[in-house]
This record gives sequence, structure tokens and C-alpha cells, in this order.
Amino acid sequence: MSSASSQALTAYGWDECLENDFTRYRDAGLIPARIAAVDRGRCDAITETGPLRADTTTVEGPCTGDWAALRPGGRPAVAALLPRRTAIVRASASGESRGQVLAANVDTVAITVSMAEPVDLGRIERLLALAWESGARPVIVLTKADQVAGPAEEAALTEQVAAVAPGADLVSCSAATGAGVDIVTAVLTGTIALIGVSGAGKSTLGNALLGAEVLATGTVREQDGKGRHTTVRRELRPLPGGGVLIDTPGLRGVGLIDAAAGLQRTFADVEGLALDCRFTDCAHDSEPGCAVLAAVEAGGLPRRRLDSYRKLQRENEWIASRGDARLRAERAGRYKELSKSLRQRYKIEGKKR
Ligand SMILES: Nc1nc2c(ncn2[C@@H]2O[C@H](COP(=O)(O)OP(=O)(O)OP(=O)(O)O)[C@@H](O)[C@H]2O)c(=O)[nH]1
Ligand SMILES: [Zn+2]
Repeated sequence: MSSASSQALTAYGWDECLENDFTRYRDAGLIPARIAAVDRGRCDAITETGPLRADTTTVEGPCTGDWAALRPGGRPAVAALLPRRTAIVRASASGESRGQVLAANVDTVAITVSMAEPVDLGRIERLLALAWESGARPVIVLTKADQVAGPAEEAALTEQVAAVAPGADLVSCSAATGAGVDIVTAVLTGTIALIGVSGAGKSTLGNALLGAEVLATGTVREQDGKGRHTTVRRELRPLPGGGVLIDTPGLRGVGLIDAAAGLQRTFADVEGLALDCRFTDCAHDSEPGCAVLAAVEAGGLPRRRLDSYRKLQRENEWIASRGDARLRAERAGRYKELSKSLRQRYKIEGKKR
């Protein structure tokens, strides 16, 4: 660390590697900051000397979790965003082909699933695809263990969920009794994003991790068990034992965008079976020699899982094809813009000193 004051940012995930990458920004008089929450044209930024409001009008698409190079002074402004290590991207609610970044530089995506309601396996698969695609490590956190009839029921639920989550860690807890919270705390590391439908218990779990009633929690409506979307703002807070927590608003119907790799990881079992299909482009529909269909017939692969796989594949491809040319051009363009502006900035700032 170049200065003792950067210690304050360590609690927010700042490390040697980021500091090294930041040298040139420091030399240009910029300071590092982590973006906690974003509004129109402004953001809450955490700096070495505390939080402040900063202008974001000169950078494109800042989001919670981004590391930024900030120009300090009377009117602080974000001069550049550091390259993202990971990004959680969903299809934007408006149905545009452009994705919406929910959080950046997340290390662990905690997919919260309430055990108090019937478990929706398809939704878990969808969130897993989103999580794998982001580049972060997904962990499934089964919440409200106190609402399950007994250990046998909990074991059955856990097994059911584990079967749709190959390669992902799975833990269960009750924020109400505190059972399992210590294990959840140990398994969730680095910058953690809690995702899951409204009412899944994200804020309650967040409070348990924080060891304080910081996040607003909602009362679940009696009739339908759905939450009331009490979380209105994405925020970022350091955890007492290390790590950083991002609490996002409930993701009721998250759409996938450009998530082919995420789907591959999520359905690693199906993808593995598909290697033995006669045709390499087998759609596992009615093709002869389909190893996936054979596994379904033999009872080795649930029909539901194959249907879910195909449905999410189709959805992802549809969005990809709809937005294809435009989206790709946009993305490529934005990357070019970004690196161009960074290079220019470096040169310009470099010449000044
Ligand atoms: N019995 C029990 N209830 C819980 C537990 N965790 C959360 N709840 C309750 O579930 C309801 C919803 O919890 P929240 O933490 O607000 O859910 P959320 O996922 O943050 O919801 P949004 O903010 O709307 O996205 C609240 O009434 C909580 O008290 C638990 O471990 N056991
Ligand atoms: Zn096949």
C-alpha cells in the first residue's frame, strides 16, 4: 500500500493488486474509491477518507461495486472506472437488448432460497446461470431452516437443490434462530452479493452477517408468501470478519443475456451427457442417438431439468439473436471507447507531470 490512509479502503476490498494498477492514477492526482450506490449522474463513493457524493456524468454505466479513479476537490467526480473483474448482468427490465449490470467486482454470489415455500428449481437454475456467467463463485444459501418440519425434510430439500447445482456450494441456515449462520459466514467470502426473489430473506441474512439491524427487512404477505420489495437501493457494506456485502433489490424475474457460458456451467451434467449424442449439434429433442434423451428415459436425468435447460437455452439464444448485431457492436464499441479514453487519459495526465 502506498499510503497508510488506503487502509480504510482495505475493508472494502482494496488490495495490493488494485493498488499496483492504480499507480498511474495516483500520479495523476486521482484517488481510489469504491462505488456503493448509484443515482442519476451521481454516486455514493467510499474513499480512503470516508464516503462522499461524486459526479458520474463523464463515465459510462457506473454501478455498485465498481472501483473508480476519483478526482477529489470541491466537486468530486469519477474520472474513470477500473476494469471489472466480474459483473452480474441481467437482461434489462425494459426488454432492450442491452444488459443491466447489477453489481461489479463480486467474488461470491449468494443465491438465497427460502425453505418456507415450495422450492422453484427452475428459478435456481436461472440464477445459477446468471451467477456463473458473472465470473463470481455461486453459493446457494437455503434460508428459514426454522420453518422446515424436521431434519429429514431439510435433508430432502437440500438434496433436491444440490441436484440442480453441480459445482456450487450449498449451505442452509436460519437467521431467526442463528443456526448455520456461522457456516454461511465462513463460506461467503470477498465481495458478496445476495440475490434471490423478494422475501427470500436476503436482508435478514445480510443483517445476520453484519451483526446488526442495518438493512430494512419486509414482512411477507400472509396469503402468497411474497415479499414487498423493501430494499430500494443497492448498497455495499464491510462485514465485521472481513468481506463486503452488497444487498440488491429482489430479483423476481431475471432475464438472461449472453449467458451461454453460465448455462454450460449450470447444466454441466446435461452438457456432459451431450458429449455422447450422435450429432454434435443435437438439440436433445427427438434426434436419433441422443444420449441426453436416453438418460431421461433411463431415469438418470429428470425430464424437468432437460426442459429447463432447453427453455433457458432458447431464451438466451433468442435475446442474443434479437440484440445480436446491435449488442455486440455496442459492447465492442464501448470497450474500445473505454480503453481509448483510458489511454488518452494516461497520456494526457502523464504529460502534465
Ligand atoms: N422464520 C424465519 N423468517 C425469516 C428468516 N429470514 C427471514 N425471515 C422473514 O422473511 C421475511 C422476508 O425477509 P427479508 O430479509 O426482508 O427478504 P428479502 O429477500 O430481503 O426481501 P426484499 O428486500 O423484498 O428483496 C421477513 O418477514 C423476515 O423476518 C428466517 O430465518 N426464519
Ligand atoms: Zn442429444
